Amino acid sequence: MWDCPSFLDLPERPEKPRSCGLTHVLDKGMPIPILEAMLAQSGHLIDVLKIGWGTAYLDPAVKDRVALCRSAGIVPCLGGTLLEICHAQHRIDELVDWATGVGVSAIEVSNGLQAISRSEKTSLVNRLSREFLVLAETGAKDSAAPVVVSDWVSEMASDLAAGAQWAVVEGRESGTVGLYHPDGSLRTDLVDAIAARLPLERVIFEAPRKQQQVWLIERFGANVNLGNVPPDEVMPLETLRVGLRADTAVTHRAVVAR
Ligand SMILES: O=C(O)[C@H](CS(=O)(=O)O)OP(=O)(O)O
Repeated sequence: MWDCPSFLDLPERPEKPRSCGLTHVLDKGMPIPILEAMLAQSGHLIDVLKIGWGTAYLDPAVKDRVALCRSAGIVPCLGGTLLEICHAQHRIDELVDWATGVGVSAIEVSNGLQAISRSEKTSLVNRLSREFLVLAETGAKDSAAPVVVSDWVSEMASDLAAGAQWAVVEGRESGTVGLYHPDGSLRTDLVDAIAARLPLERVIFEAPRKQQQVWLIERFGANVNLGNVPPDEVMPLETLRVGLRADTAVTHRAVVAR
């Protein structure tokens, strides 16, 4: 166990397992030795590891990937696209059996491809949350899809009511859709509406880019839940959360501006 120094005055971060301040990582199928090394160094900073898209389905090492996460106290989660394809092909029962067999404990229920109705999504969340932790994502993967703030917030609220543990705000790996304008800047009206209507400890904002992480940390503090964090950005993100990087050092009063 890492014995972190404690002589600096920094914002408090809860220990894992924690109910806020989550770091959710997007794993695109990194080689197992790299995952092992990454978890040895920064596993204590990671709460959820999403095995992105359908990579889990193709990965001969998926059981090892899942087992490594579990032994590091990290929730291994299947990507939402896999769930959406299983739904389209009427293979949800098969997905459940297979996910249980490989030891996955969480499934993302998303509608990025926009082929699932609201009522079908609610039923999926309801059903899957009896056996898995469900991360229910709102938002389309198509940047041309309109973002209607009131619809987003009500979909997120109904996903939580249907049994989702967390409501995930779509930002993709790119950080250019859903929560973000095509230039990567935030849709602040959406953020404001989410903050006004939903419990923030149950919301994960996908924030793959540094500037997006900074914006959300400055708006909500060190313990905002952030998702789709690239694996090699876990430690840098933690420095942003606690003000050990120039971008947030003044906000967190790690240095007092003159
Ligand atoms: O929805 C997501 O955030 C991810 C990554 S991306 O949107 O496809 O870039 O997809 P998922 O299928 O949930 O892994």
